[in-house]
Amino acid sequence: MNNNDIVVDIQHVSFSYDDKKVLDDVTLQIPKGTFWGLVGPNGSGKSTLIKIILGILKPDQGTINVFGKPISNLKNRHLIGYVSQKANSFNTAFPATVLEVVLSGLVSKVGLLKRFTKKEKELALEAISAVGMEEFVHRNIGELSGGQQQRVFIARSLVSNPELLILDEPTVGVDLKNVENFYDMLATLNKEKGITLIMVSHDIGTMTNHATHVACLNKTLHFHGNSDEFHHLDNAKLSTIYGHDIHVLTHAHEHGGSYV
Ligand SMILES: Nc1ncnc2c1ncn2[C@@H]1O[C@H](COP(=O)(O)OP(=O)(O)OP(=O)(O)O)[C@@H](O)[C@H]1O
Repeated sequence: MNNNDIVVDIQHVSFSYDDKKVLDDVTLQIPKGTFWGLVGPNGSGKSTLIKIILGILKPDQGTINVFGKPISNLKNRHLIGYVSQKANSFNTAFPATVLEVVLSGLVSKVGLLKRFTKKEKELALEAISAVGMEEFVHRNIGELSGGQQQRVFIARSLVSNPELLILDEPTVGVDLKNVENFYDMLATLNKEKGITLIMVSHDIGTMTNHATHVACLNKTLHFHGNSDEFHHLDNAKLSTIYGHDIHVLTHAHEHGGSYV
């Protein structure tokens, strides 16, 4: 594979908080246009790895390149969109409309004091429509459900045209019946806009039915590969990774599996 096709290149990364090692020799390459589900039990280092990719934390050992460069040297930060799990814990009285929240994603590009142009408003409306929230453009963000708010935050990160979108547990607070729609929307962004996606999730079953690839972390990387390979892992291997029994629930989906 050509090096230009690798969006995130993680090589032998280790990281400790004080003397507690939480990532040990993690090596993973994320090719352009793939949708990765990053799964693993509580406390397995998923969020820490995301923070390292984003440059919020520095690895003790190893290297990370994003778009071919160490993140500290990456000038085009707007190529990376990030939506954290806390994005949906919104105060219901927050006085901003969906359009205003999405436009605020352009602030780092246009500056706080500049007024938004017609073109920028068009970009915001396009991002809002990409996440299926057209009918809520002028609604107050605080009046929306958790899942709808997450869509708005994704639109906010899409407005600067990222090529890599990183989502940390975005379905927390999204009701079950909307989770499938939410994943479908992400899969469409991945396929139609070619955005490379990395998504942390606890929900292995739904995640691995929609992502193209899966990375299974528990301090070390226990598995990485495409979703079909993941579905062929046996329960014993998954239970070793998770440290407890993982049961496969039958599920009406083509891959037929949900894990709890
Ligand atoms: N700032 C911190 N200081 C010290 N220890 C931390 C800090 N942040 C996380 N940890 C510890 O590092 C380990 C990995 O945490 P991390 O948040 O990366 O895991 P995670 O897989 O994202 O967990 P979860 O699925 O529960 O969100 C955990 O044991 C956690 O308690």
